[in-house]
Amino acid sequence: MTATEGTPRPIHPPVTRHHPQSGSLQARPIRRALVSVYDKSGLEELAQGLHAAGVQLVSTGSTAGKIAAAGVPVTKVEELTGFPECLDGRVKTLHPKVHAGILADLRLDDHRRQLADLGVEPFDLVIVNLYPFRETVASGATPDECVEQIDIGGPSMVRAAAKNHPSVAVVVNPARYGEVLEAVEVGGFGLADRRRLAAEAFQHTAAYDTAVASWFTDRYAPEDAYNGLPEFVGETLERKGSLRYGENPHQAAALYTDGEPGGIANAEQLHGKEMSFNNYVDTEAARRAAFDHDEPCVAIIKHANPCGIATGHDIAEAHRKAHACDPLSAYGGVIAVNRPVTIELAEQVAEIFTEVIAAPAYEAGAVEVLAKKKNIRVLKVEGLPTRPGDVKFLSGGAVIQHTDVFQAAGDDPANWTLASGEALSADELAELSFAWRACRAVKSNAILLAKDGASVGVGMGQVNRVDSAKLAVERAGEERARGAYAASDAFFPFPDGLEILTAAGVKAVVQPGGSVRDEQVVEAAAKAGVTMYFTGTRHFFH
Ligand SMILES: NC(=O)c1ncn([C@@H]2O[C@H](COP(=O)(O)O)[C@@H](O)[C@H]2O)c1NC=O
Repeated sequence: MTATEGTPRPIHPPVTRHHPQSGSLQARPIRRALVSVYDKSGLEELAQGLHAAGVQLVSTGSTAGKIAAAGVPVTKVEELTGFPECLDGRVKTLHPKVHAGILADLRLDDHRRQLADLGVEPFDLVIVNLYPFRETVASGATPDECVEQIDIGGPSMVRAAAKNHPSVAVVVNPARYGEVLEAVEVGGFGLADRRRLAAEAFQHTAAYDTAVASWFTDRYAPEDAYNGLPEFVGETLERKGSLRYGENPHQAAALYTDGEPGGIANAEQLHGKEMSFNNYVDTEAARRAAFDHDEPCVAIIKHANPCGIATGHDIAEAHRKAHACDPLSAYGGVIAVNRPVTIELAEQVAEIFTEVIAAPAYEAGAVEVLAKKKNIRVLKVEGLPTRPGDVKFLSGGAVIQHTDVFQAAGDDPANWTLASGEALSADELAELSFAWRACRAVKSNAILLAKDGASVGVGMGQVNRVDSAKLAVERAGEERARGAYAASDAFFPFPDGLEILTAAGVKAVVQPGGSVRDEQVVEAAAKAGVTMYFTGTRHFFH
């Protein structure tokens, strides 16, 4: 098994790529550093390294305590300001002696003169990381506790240092400490590096403030929401890795994460080639399709549309049934399953050329079986998406809607209306219900024929419902279409689409109803002796 072979390639550039003597412009020696960090990992080694390189350290409360405990001389901020840290840490570094030392543009004689007059020494390096606001919210803390974790002094220092990057280097990420220690050895960071560090710092404070603003909007301005859609939507995405290319080879592409755990973007790749842009998009569609069902379910996707969805007593049976829907199209498909992958399923999948398999877990040995195929990408996807809304970007803005989820009112067969024919038995109704849920995974206009808890014919993405119906029937073939359970994602505007299905001999049809010509459609179903239910709910999917 090649555990990390396919993980996206990180593309954060190191900041110290040039030796100051060998081309780095305007390196600034680091003589004095201000260190104030919540996350104290790597702090002792950093402080020791800076001290060894002759850098004076100034620091806040417990950061200073930890540095001193490591045997490194450190000046407490309070000694510098002559003002005690107070109000439970709400005021520590918010003082002109700190901020003038960070903000003085040392390229300017006048700024240097003013510092001298004021008796303020400049800082060359600012190392800060912020109170864990997002983590505190996620822990279920009380509103007061969350508010207390909004860092004020930290972002002020970070933004000040980033603004003043011609004079100051700013570091917000403990992963950069190694580069800091390299830089002090070679005469400091060059201007290009300080600019890059400043960009990283502003990204850090922007993401932080976005999290705070979103939390405040949701919690304290709900009356400004329209049907639960907030007045302000902020999201920051961080590039997680490069992709070979986008939807087509001439399109550059990269993978981004919102920093929250779970979901496809944060899936762990256990084996296989690098994921492509299209692999990610198809895996997202496959995950959505497979997790629409409570029973063990497998969805096989090509170009975001299903070429097979099925449930089974176990996941291997579900896969056999899903694959049988359209074996030709399943070649090179993307598979998602809603249960742990068993050895039996792994052996079946390894027989078929498959681009991706995504599952919440893998039984012992299953990944090794799949890994016999060099190219299959094996993803472990944990956590279901918690996003309450779908965003579609438009030129100049976006449209945002509540995520389409199954409704008790229209998606539970107990609440359907019998529009024509004989009422179905409980087992038959379960078959029709499977068709209805599976149809939601098909791009509109969608018609899906199912039998025995498996799709047998799918008509997807057509610009009229008649063609979708024809496609579903044709793909099912005469024998499988006869007696099948049919679902339509939206109403039949005319009887013609329905008549394609009844002519093929389907046993029952489920559709939302609501067309002005419902009467004609019902009449056509009744004439053909076909049972038809109305759900009252539509599931377009574009
Ligand atoms: N209020 C201030 O003046 C202030 N100055 C720095 N901080 C934060 O205090 C933390 C470090 O404090 P300590 O060294 O006491 O652990 C850092 O996360 C820093 O971002 C502050 N805290 C909150 O705003």
